[in-house]
Amino acid sequence: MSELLLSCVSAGYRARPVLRDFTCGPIPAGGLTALVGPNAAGKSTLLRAIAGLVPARGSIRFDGRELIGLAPRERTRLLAFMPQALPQDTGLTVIEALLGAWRALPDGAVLYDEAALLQRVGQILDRLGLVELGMAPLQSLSGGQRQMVALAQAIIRDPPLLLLDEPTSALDLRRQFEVMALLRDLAREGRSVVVVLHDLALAARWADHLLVMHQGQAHSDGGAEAVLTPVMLRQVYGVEARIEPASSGERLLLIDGISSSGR
Ligand SMILES: Nc1ncnc2c1ncn2[C@@H]1O[C@H](COP(=O)(O)OP(=O)(O)OP(=O)(O)O)[C@@H](O)[C@H]1O
Repeated sequence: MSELLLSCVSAGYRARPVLRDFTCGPIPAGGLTALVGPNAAGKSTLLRAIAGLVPARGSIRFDGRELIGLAPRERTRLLAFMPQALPQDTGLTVIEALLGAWRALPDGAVLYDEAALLQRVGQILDRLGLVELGMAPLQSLSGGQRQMVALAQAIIRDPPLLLLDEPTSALDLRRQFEVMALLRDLAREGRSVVVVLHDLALAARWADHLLVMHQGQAHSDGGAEAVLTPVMLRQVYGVEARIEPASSGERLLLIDGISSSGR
């Protein structure tokens, strides 16, 4: 198992640098890390930089390998990225979309024969509670169902590093719980799972580690207790907030108002 190490990472888009010398503490292996922060903080850009989808400089190391400049074929073996955008209306069924995601692996076709591949698709549909939707065309699915298919596409190849951009944003409460439990299980099994979340209560409940981004930089990182503080919420989110213990032992985030300072 290997940590994800980010050091002096600069990345962005043509005329818009977003990350400038971004450095943070090690992102633990075998753990669920929540990447949080306000809109436009650079969370998606950071995930895309790790996934090799935007040009980056600096150092991004995982599993003893430098990811910047790594051949796409090698990178595809190490990681999967689930974007915010949901699968398009391509006319494919759910099963076909999963087979397509598998075949995106450079040598996907030779790693499994067709029967083994269909078995793997069946396992994933089962694990995500999607079996009944296997033959459904993507365009007939609800937003939440399509988000589950996007998650299935990301995990079908089972790489050691999973990068998931807001995987629960379209899900109902039960599905959110199920997906976060699944992601934590995947992490417990040894994978490194990095998830962009806006819901700080969800992050506090499930993540082993939080990384707070603000204006293209790492603001703080660590366990929920250390990171989710009124000071951070004021500085980063611009709100006055309290964190109260709930009877279950979890933390409740209570927003009192907009801060006159910070952000
Ligand atoms: N394709 C793009 N081209 C140019 N600028 C972009 C592009 N995508 C994002 N940006 C800009 O990069 C900055 C960071 O965006 P990013 O999507 O990484 O933030 P985020 O923290 O994921 O935000 P959100 O929580 O709103 O999804 C923003 O100012 C955004 O306008």
